[in-house]
Amino acid sequence: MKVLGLTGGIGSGKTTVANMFRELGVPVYIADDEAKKLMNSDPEVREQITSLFGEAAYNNGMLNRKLLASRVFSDKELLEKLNAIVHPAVGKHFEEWKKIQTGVYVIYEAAILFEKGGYRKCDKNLMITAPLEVKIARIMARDGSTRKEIQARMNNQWPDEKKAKMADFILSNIDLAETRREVRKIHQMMLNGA
Ligand SMILES: CC(C)(COP(=O)(O)OP(=O)(O)OC[C@H]1O[C@@H](n2cnc3c(N)ncnc32)[C@H](O)[C@@H]1O)[C@@H](O)C(=O)NCCC(=O)NCCS
Ligand SMILES: Nc1ncnc2c1ncn2[C@@H]1O[C@H](COP(=O)(O)OP(=O)(O)OP(=O)(O)O)[C@@H](O)[C@H]1O
Repeated sequence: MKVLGLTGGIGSGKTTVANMFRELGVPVYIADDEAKKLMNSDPEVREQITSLFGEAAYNNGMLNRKLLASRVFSDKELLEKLNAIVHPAVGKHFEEWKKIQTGVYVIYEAAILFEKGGYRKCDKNLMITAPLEVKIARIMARDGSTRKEIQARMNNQWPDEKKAKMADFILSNIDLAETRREVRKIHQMMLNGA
């Protein structure tokens, strides 16, 4: 079964696009979400996170996302340590998930697909783009993050120009109807063996 990697910077619209593929019947794996589930449920992962961040990493048994975000996105070394705990667990979990899917291809959605080499495991890669100010405005409206918090995450991601060189498909997500049309085209190409 083929894998279409789906990526894009914060606020580009990865999840929105992933959901359009899902509506077309494509199985979708959202790495951000699965990572957080594993950080809550996998005892080994929990133990490593607690030893890295202390007991405050969990609040009433649930991952303290705010605390971790405030620490890691301003400290590259700490982020790398967290990545090194979470990414292998997600990679393993994805392989197991893929085994039980049916269809021509599945989608693996991840924010740092190129940065962390995950794209090598994908047959094709799709990058979602949007203008910088549009991305910032979307995230501020979605979850009340500040410009500074969003910028801190962006600083840990490659610029679009660098990622664009490595992508098989690039989708500019501005107008939703247009995005949906592009999704259909890419879906058809994947079904035709792209
Ligand atoms: C620090 C955490 C707990 C904050 O959780 P929160 O719910 O606020 O954010 P969420 O995980 O949904 O990510 C939202 C966006 O932040 C950016 N982001 C998240 N992780 C990273 C990272 N490791 N490097 C760069 N940007 C990142 C992406 O644009 C992502 O789409 C979480 O982001 C995390 O554990 N990140 C490290 C592990 C990781 O890489 N997870 C993502 C995929 S495997
Ligand atoms: N074309 C669009 N027009 C208007 N709003 C959009 C468009 N695409 C996405 N959005 C909105 O922008 C916000 C961010 O989109 P989405 O969550 O899909 O991005 P993301 O790339 O997955 O974000 P993150 O990097 O934080 O995981 C959401 O509230 C979504 O509804």
